[in-house]
Amino acid sequence: MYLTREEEKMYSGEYGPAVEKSMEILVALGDIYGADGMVEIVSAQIAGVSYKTIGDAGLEYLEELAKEGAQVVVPSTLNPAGVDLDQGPELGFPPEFTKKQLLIVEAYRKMGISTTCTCTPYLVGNVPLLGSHVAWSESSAVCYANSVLGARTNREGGPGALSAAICGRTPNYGYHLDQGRVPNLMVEVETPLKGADYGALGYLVGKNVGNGVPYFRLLDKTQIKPQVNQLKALGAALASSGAVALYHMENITPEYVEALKHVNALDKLTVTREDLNNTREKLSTSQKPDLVCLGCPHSSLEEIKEVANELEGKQLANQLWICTSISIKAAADRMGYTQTIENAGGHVVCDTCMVVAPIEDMGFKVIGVNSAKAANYVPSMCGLDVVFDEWENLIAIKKPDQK
Ligand SMILES: C[C@@](O)(CCOP(=O)(O)O)CC(=O)O
Ligand code: SF4
Repeated sequence: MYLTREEEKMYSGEYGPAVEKSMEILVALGDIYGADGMVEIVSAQIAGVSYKTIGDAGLEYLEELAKEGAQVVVPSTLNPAGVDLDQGPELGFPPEFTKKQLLIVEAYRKMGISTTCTCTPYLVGNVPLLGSHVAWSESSAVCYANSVLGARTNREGGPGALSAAICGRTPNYGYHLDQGRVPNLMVEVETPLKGADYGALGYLVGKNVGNGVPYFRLLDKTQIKPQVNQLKALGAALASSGAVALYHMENITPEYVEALKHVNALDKLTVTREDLNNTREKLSTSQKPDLVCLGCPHSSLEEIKEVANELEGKQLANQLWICTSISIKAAADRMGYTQTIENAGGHVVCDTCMVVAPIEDMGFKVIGVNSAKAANYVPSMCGLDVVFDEWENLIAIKKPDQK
């Protein structure tokens, strides 16, 4: 692949071992995927943070890189870690795990990466503009960036995104190119969507389309326009059951007009109420959750507000975590939502989630989720059962005389 003179210098070690190593990774990726050269990026989002998923080998690699003086050159944010960085002991996170986790986050911090630890960076300031190139690795965030923001990123692995952040560029192929953004499946949805339907739809379509680009047409006349929360749930599920990095939605997402030019030639998938109900049923492996865990992807302030409103003056009979970023929690604290949720017996948990936290070692057995992505991953990544439903049905409220 073609490298500029500056990139050649990076590759040959003129800027030190961290840049050299990173450039080697980018060139290797570019060669594998047939990139013609590099493209400059405006931000990075780096996965591979939880000690649960990267282990000691990951920690050593990051500490070595930090010691070699690696520094990111574009605004970069981190994916969720395995613990709440501030409330670890109170929430019962295992101490040994927490110790290792803090070392991982510290290594990233030394490299200049914001330790915001969230999978919804687009809710807290990492918001690339239409047409801009980025290197993001959290699959749900990749789907959001490409589809809703119209930014351009491949589904980077953790090391690929980190290398891109250090070098300020990424190999130019796939979703960076116009031809990578053309739809290849028309999905006509005949039924109105609400709540957890968006996740169920994403799960169903992801299974069909694999690593393709679905184009959604919402046919029901009573359909309310999906907004940020619905689109993040849809994209997360699409990216977890398939390898989707981009979808278009008619009249909603920014590149649908361009995509529309291609739809007449496409295969069509029709989705009915029955299809969605069957998918919703299949995603549950149990009943009656002992921990309800919301916020996959991490909750917005609006989502926390809805739960707080429902819990006002009530007591929960099962445990509740609402996962979010430190930034959204700060706003929830100020608004009094956190206090209301805590008064009811629940927690607003930062920096982590039901998939990357070691919840299997924390005494929980059945996890209630309203996210199809979480329903898909909790059994495989935590070995626990899940109940997939609307959050209103998952939380149990104590009767006035109940202990
Ligand atoms: C499951 C996931 O959301 C979080 C765990 O990934 P990691 O530990 O950040 O590599 C990753 C993904 O879907 O890209
Ligand atoms: S599993 Fe869900 S909550 Fe956890 S990091 Fe991934 S998208 Fe976020």
